Amino acid sequence: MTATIFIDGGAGTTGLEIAGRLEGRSEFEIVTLAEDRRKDANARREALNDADFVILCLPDDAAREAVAMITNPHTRVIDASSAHRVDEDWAYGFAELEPGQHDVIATAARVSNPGCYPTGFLGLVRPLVRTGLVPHDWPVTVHAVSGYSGGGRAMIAAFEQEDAPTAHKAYGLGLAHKHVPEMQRRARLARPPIFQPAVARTYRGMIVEVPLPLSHFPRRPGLDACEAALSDAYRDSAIVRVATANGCESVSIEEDAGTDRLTLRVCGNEDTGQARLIATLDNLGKGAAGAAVQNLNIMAGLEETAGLNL
Ligand SMILES: NC(=O)C1=CN([C@@H]2O[C@H](COP(=O)(O)OP(=O)(O)OC[C@H]3O[C@@H](n4cnc5c(N)ncnc54)[C@H](OP(=O)(O)O)[C@@H]3O)[C@@H](O)[C@H]2O)C=CC1
Ligand SMILES: CC(=O)N[C@@H](CCC(=O)OP(=O)(O)O)C(=O)O
Repeated sequence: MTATIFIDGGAGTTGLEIAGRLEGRSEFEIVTLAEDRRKDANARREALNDADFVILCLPDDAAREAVAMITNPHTRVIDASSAHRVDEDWAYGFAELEPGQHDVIATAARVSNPGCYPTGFLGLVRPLVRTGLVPHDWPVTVHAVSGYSGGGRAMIAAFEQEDAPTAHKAYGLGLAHKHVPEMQRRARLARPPIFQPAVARTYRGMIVEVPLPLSHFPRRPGLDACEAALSDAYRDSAIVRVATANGCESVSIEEDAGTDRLTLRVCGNEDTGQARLIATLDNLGKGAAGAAVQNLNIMAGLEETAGLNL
C-alpha cells in the first residue's frame, strides 16, 4: 500500500532535499500544495490531516502551529525543526544513539529529528558518557563549522550575493544557541556544553569537534579505548562510521557533504592524553533530510537506509 506524505515547508531547503530522496520511491506518494496555497492555513490543515506521514520543514513557531492543527489520530509526524527535541512526548529521532531507540521510533506517532550540530556532538559523546569513559559532569566544549545551507534560504541568499559577507564567521557568541539544551539532555550531561558554532562559505557539510583531556578523567582512557567504545556503539550501523586512526592526518568540511553518513574520528596525542574527537556530516544529510528519510523508513517498517546516499 502507498503511504501519503505531506512535507509542510516543502519549498524550503530541507523540504526539497527530502523530496529528492523520496523521488521514485513507489511506497510513498508526496502531496504538494500549489505555490499560492503553501502558506494557506486551511490548505495546510487539510493536507496535515489527510496524510499518513507529515514531515515538518518549518521554522519552530510554524512547526508548533502545524502540530496544533493535526486532529487525525492516524497522522504520524516527523519534525525537522528544533521545536520538540527536548519534549519527552516526542521520540528522539536518532536511531543509533541509544540501544532500543530504533524500536521507539518505529512505533512513535511523533518523532523529532535531531539538530545538525547535535547529531555530530551526540554521535561522538553519548557512547563515551554511557560507558563512563567521560564523566557525566565534565564541562564539555564543542566547536563546529557548518556549511551556509544550515541557515536555510535566507542565509543561502546572503552567502550567494555578489558581495558575500564573509568566508568564515563565528556566531552564537552569547553561549545560548538553541541546540545547547538538546546536546546536554540527549548526551545526559550534568552541565550545558560550551558550544562554539561557526559558518563557512561552502554550501553543505560540517565538522563538529570535541576536545577532551583524557588524562584528567578518573579512568584515564586512551584514544584506543574511546575509539573502541564508538566502534562498539555503532557496530551494526551502515550510516554511522568510525574512521580508524589513519584518518587523523586532516579532515575537510566536505568529507561527508552530499551523503547521509556520519563519520566519527578519535584523533589526538596519546603521550599527552589529549583527544580531539571529530564528526563530519552533511547538515542537510544526516543533519536533516537524511535523518528524516531514515526515520520515515523506520516508522513505515521499511529498510532503514532506503533512498539514502551512503
Ligand atoms: N538547513 C539545515 O541544514 C537544517 C535545517 N533544519 C531545520 O529545518 C527547518 C527548515 O529549515 P530550512 O529548510 O533550512 O529553512 P528554509 O528557510 O530554507 O525553508 C523553510 C520553509 O518553510 C516555509 N514556511 C515558513 N513559514 C511557513 C508557514 N507558516 N507555513 C508554511 N510554510 C512556511 C518557508 O517559506 P518562505 O521561504 O516563503 O517563507 C520555506 O519554504 C528549520 O526548523 C530548521 O531549523 C534542521 C537541520 C538542518
Ligand atoms: C549555519 C546555521 O545557521 N545553522 C543553524 C542550525 C541549522 C540546524 O541544525 O537547524 P536546526 O536548528 O533545526 O537544527 C543555526 O545555527 O541556527
